[in-house]
Amino acid sequence: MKTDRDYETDRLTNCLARIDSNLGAIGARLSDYQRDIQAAHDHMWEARRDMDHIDKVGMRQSIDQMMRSSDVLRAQARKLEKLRKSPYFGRFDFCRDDGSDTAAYYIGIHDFRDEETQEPWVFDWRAPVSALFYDYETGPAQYNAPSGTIPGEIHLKRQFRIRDSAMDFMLDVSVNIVDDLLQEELARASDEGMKNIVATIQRDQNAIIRDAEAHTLIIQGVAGSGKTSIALHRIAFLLYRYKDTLTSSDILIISPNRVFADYIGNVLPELGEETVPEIGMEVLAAQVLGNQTRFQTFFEQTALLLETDDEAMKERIRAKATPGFMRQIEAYAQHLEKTSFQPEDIAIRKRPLPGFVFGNTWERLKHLNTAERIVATGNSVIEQFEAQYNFELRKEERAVIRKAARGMVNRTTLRKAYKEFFDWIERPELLKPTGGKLEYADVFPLIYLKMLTEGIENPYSEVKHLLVDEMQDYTPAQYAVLARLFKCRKTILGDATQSVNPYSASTAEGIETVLKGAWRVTLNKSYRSTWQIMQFALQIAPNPDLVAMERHGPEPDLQVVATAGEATRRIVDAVKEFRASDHTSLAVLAKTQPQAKRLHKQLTQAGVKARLLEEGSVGFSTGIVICTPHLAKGLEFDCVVIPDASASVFATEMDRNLLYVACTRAMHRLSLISVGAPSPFLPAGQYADA
Ligand SMILES: Nc1ncnc2c1ncn2[C@@H]1O[C@H](COP(=O)(O)OP(=O)(O)OP(=O)(O)O)[C@@H](O)[C@H]1O
Repeated sequence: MKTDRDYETDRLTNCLARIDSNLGAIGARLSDYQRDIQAAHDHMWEARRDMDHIDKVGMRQSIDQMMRSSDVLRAQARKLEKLRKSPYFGRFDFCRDDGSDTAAYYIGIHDFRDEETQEPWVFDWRAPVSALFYDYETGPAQYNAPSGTIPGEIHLKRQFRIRDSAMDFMLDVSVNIVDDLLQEELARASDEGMKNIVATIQRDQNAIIRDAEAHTLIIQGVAGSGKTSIALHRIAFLLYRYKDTLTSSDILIISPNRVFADYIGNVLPELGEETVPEIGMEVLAAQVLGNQTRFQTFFEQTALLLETDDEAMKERIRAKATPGFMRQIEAYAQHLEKTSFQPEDIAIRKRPLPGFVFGNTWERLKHLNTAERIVATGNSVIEQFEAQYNFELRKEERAVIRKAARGMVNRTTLRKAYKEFFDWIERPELLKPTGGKLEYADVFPLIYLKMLTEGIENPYSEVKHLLVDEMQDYTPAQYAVLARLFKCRKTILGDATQSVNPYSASTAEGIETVLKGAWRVTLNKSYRSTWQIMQFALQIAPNPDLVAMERHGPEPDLQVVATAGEATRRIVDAVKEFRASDHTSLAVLAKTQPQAKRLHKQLTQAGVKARLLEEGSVGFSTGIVICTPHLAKGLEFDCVVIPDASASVFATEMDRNLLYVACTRAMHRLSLISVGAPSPFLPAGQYADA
């Protein structure tokens, strides 16, 4: 008798055969197109003297059309090649309440419908019906189809792992088994970049991925809760749902650095979508300011905070990160607006042109940026004057009016206005006089002031969906600027406890006050780290709501040593242990960049080949890396070593956050070394003394 396994093996074989046959048909059509395109080119060349312009245009259009069709076919072939390796990962049998027969739905990364028979072999995981797979176990279930809600019952739910066209295993699903699969996924060693999670998306995650209602969605999620993964799957979902109006180039990701951008760059192509454009806040600021203003970067600001315990600097950053500060900028902009124009009476051809005509016109054209507004005011006053006296002005008379309008504008430079703002609020000490280079904390308030007073050319008006990761690191002023630049839909995600600069950190609630009408969701389950690592990290930054994944591994170990030399030897031991394991990535996370640099030198001398990540580094890689928690934010590694977790290194609240971020980068193994007494933030315990 045929077992379920036999049935599924046969189906897989048949499905692969159909994919091959469809690939063959596409190949044949592509060859036909190629031949026809070549023939058309040859014909155009041979008959070039006999063809008139219209013939040539017609011929070129037909060649272009064939090339476009070939591109579509090639994209289809790429999808099928991908499906060939692993056509589906799940199945459910659903019987609709309307009495139709039970149908088996197989879920994979893409749809696959046989060209010849039109039989649907695989449903895309983003199709409306596929939501059933993620949202229900067996029993009553319903999904939202374009035609309305479809109720019914799921009779069977099955998971597969198909690799290289062969079935590794299949499992009929009960709640626990889903967990088993998830456990297996999470226990794997890290990959070259972030991986897709389509086969094991959890219910609460699915709700966020498939949400198409929220204009602005804020995801507050604990470390390792899958925020970044979900945000990328959400993009893939939106690209599928709105395929006629949304393409990957309509989306923009604001990410913390190039290494992170590269790390997440895999996911969308793995899901069969194009990579999405990505920029950092600094690039965005430079573009909006027209590359004319030099400023400190966020990384430099954080580094300086760590290296110099400068109270005045902290106060400057803190004051500019409040919603109140933004209100002050808005009030100041209004004040500037009121005094921006001094109307005067003039006369043209002995006829009076009163100042209020200029004043009212200037007021009416508020929506334009300053340069446009000056020109438009002059032009409009000319029109009004001509209409009133019913004659046309001469060229030089028009020039007089334009010049007068220009002269009535109270001009000041943006930088000067920004400087005077601090006098106006009677806090001149909040602006540090630096030789032309602005502090990072001033960059977005300055842009905001520019937007409110001069207006800007918006380079991002075409973006249709904005994704902001690591939301906790951006201030209300940054959100105010983003809100004005991006009127489109937004997905904003982060974790308030992972701020690398507590003096300018934002919470989801704080962001909501700037991005009005946003929806907020919270994710409390953490997937990345083992239970033991998470419990350890929770003692550094307690969070009673965090639910750790029940995946067990070795306890984090903290070794207390007496000298820096001994610490280096322990790191070398950890590296040896890593090399002997089947883990693929290890990060040594020093608190500051100079410490990381020194360590890199010491480890190189000790024969350890490691990559040092710095502010401008590009490209994520596995193997051994040395960097800071700031740069490691958002990334994950099989093993993490914290080379000096002593009280002298991790002492302040800012350090506590960094230590938490560092520990929560570890998936399987966490080792800490302390030169002297361990940081008070670490769990008290029996530590191995040197
Ligand atoms: N449903 C899931 N199935 C399999 N793996 C998952 C799932 N959800 C999350 N993960 C894994 O958990 C890890 C953490 O995910 P991700 O980096 O997206 O979390 P995050 O919330 O952005 O983390 P952090 O804020 O700490 O940087 C990744 O390895 C991801 O693949």
